[in-house]
Amino acid sequence: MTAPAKIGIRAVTKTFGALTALDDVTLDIADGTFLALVGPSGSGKSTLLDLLGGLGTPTSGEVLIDGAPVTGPGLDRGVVFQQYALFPWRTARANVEFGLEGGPLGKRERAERAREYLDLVGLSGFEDRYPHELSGGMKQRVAIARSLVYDPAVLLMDEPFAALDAQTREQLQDELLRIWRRTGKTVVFITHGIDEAVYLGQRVAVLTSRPGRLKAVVDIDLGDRAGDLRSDPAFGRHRHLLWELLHEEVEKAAETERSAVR
Ligand SMILES: Nc1ncnc2c1ncn2[C@@H]1O[C@H](COP(=O)(O)OP(=O)(O)OP(=O)(O)O)[C@@H](O)[C@H]1O
Repeated sequence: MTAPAKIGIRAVTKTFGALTALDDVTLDIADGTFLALVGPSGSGKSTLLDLLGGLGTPTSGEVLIDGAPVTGPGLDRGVVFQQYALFPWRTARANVEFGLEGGPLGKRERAERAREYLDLVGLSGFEDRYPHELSGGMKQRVAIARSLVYDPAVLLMDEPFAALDAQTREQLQDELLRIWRRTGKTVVFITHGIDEAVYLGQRVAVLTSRPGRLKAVVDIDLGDRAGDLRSDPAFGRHRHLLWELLHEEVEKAAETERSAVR
């Protein structure tokens, strides 16, 4: 018998009143995969991530983790949003420790663990800073450390680097890849950036414009990923394929809007 997929999305439909946000989405995500999720605005990306996080329930179909239905949020899944959502009155270390409170670890062990994860995201020496004393990139590193500290098998990320400048974004992309390789977690990463999807994803899932259906899943094969990946011809080919898939959807969404005002 083969092991169940780490994440199983089975015929998932989600409606909000008369609006269908997701329509019959089925996708298996194998353990340890880095999956990037792209789609036009309003295609249901965040809705899907919420369902994976247990923050919402499908109208029909089901979401499985290790073959068991998701019934709510859990420590097996860490979530990182675009906005840092840090507690302003807590230091970086105390923000990271938050994820451990109520768990089995004592105070000293929690502090030690928090320090270890701040180190993992490159923030050694900044443990006692408050959020207002940190740059945007540093705040997002704290948010990532906070979601990793309780060692979830799955990391759900909703445009986590969208608010950052290009240089910081590229730096954090590399750090995330390093952490992913080191920890072997299953990552689902929403982005609007085709380059970001190709750079990070082993696979890229493309949603259609509303209602969100699964249009394609593109496997990204960039060889040994050495050197300046973004200027590699294989990078360009993947990028172009995704651009075409998305462009069709954006055009379709615009046409629907035009006919709605006619
Ligand atoms: N709680 C809600 N109540 C009503 N409608 C909702 C709710 N959440 C999402 N929607 C609608 O569902 C659709 C999908 O929204 P969602 O935020 O998942 O899309 P998205 O692909 O993440 O968009 P974006 O790229 O703009 O963030 C949208 O039309 C949105 O207005």
